[in-house]
Amino acid sequence: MADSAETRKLVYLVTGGCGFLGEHVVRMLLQREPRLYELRVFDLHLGPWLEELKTGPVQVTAIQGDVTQAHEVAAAVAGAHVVIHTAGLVDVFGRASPETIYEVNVQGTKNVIEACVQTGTRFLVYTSSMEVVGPNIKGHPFYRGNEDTPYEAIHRHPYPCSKAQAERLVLEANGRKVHGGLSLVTCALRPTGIYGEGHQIMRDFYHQGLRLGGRLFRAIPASVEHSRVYVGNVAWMHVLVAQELEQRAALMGGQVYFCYDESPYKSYEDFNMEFLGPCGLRLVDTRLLVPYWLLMLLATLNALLQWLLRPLLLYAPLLNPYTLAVANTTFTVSTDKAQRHFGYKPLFSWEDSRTRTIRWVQAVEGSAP
Ligand SMILES: NC(=O)C1=CN([C@@H]2O[C@H](COP(=O)(O)OP(=O)(O)OC[C@H]3O[C@@H](n4cnc5c(N)ncnc54)[C@H](O)[C@@H]3O)[C@@H](O)[C@H]2O)C=CC1
Ligand SMILES: CC(C)[C@@H](O)CC[C@@H](C)[C@H]1CC[C@H]2[C@@H]3[C@H](O)CC4=CC(=O)CC[C@]4(C)[C@H]3CC[C@]12C
Repeated sequence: MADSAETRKLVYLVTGGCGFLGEHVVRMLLQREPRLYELRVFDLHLGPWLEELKTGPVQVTAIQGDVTQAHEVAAAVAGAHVVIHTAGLVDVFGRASPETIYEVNVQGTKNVIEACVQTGTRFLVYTSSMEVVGPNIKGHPFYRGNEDTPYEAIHRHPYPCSKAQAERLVLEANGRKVHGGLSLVTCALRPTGIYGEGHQIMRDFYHQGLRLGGRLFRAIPASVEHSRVYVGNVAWMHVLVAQELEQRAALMGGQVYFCYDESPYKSYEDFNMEFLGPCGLRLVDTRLLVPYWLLMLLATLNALLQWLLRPLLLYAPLLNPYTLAVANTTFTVSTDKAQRHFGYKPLFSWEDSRTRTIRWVQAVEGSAP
């Protein structure tokens, strides 16, 4: 579409716009939403890279704010046509308290919904998570499941519980009258494990491997498969949903969609090696030496250490009882609901996603942990 002033009339707000996914959503909007007049980037921690975005035709407004503060959210939402709500506390490592996780992920989402209702913003896209579904506390596998697959979604950990509560709030808000008398249209996207440029956990694995002499130790059998999705395709799905939500409100309103692409089903560790292997690391199979019961013991000791050290320092290793359980439970998605409902097709092929991620990890090498 031609870039002309009269086409540029929409105001978007991206909460968490400086996060791993949020930054990709911000950049994708600037590249793929020709109607954009103003892009508001709302985050607790603003990134310096935002400055470089202010030279283009779109007004980029950086807003340092906290989603737990209703008045800050309302001020940021007022006048926006679309809100893409990615802000959240993604913590499965015990860094934040359950109360804080709830405050950000649930109360923060309530604040976004109420701000839309009070100010008259009609379209809300929420970044939910596969974790809303599973793996559940019983360790049941979710094998090539879709949005309609029956599954006992029971959780205890604060993170999946908070994401499930927030998603439910967003879906229940669909159809509420907003200021001005029109209806709120909401939907929730459920990414599986996101990877790509900026993924902190991938960076942590890479630095761990460098510290261990170029080796990473396999903890999980290769047979335990996970779905993973490239961050660029997750960002693209967010943008496409936001663009289609008005025209297809009756079909898409109140719906959930898994985020998916052509990334192969592999164990979490084997998938990471698609990027870490070409960067010089190798995965050593130590499961004969370290049986699963010993891994459980180590994970439990990590949790105990974290609790004992908390008054002195934050000890938050990758291995804890929850991460081990999730890593050790198959969770794969096979669906085309997003394509059927709003014509989604991945923007990045598996080969392109892999190449981009490898290049990023190689660039990380120069950045000390
Ligand atoms: N990383 C993953 O594999 C997956 C992530 N998700 C969801 O995607 C969303 C984004 O996740 P990531 O980009 O991975 O995490 P991230 O931690 O990189 O980004 C989250 C952003 O939210 C901001 N934020 C946190 N608390 C805030 C508050 N109180 N007020 C305002 N901003 C706040 C952070 O500063 C950060 O920039 C989250 O909602 C997460 O639950 C869903 C599935 C998978
Ligand atoms: C130490 C080993 C057992 C190692 O294999 C642990 C890997 C572990 C850190 C990851 C395995 C599965 C990941 C989670 C999964 O991708 C689902 C997620 C969805 C989200 O919404 C946020 C991230 C995460 C919880 C993700 C976190 C890292 C893992 C637990």
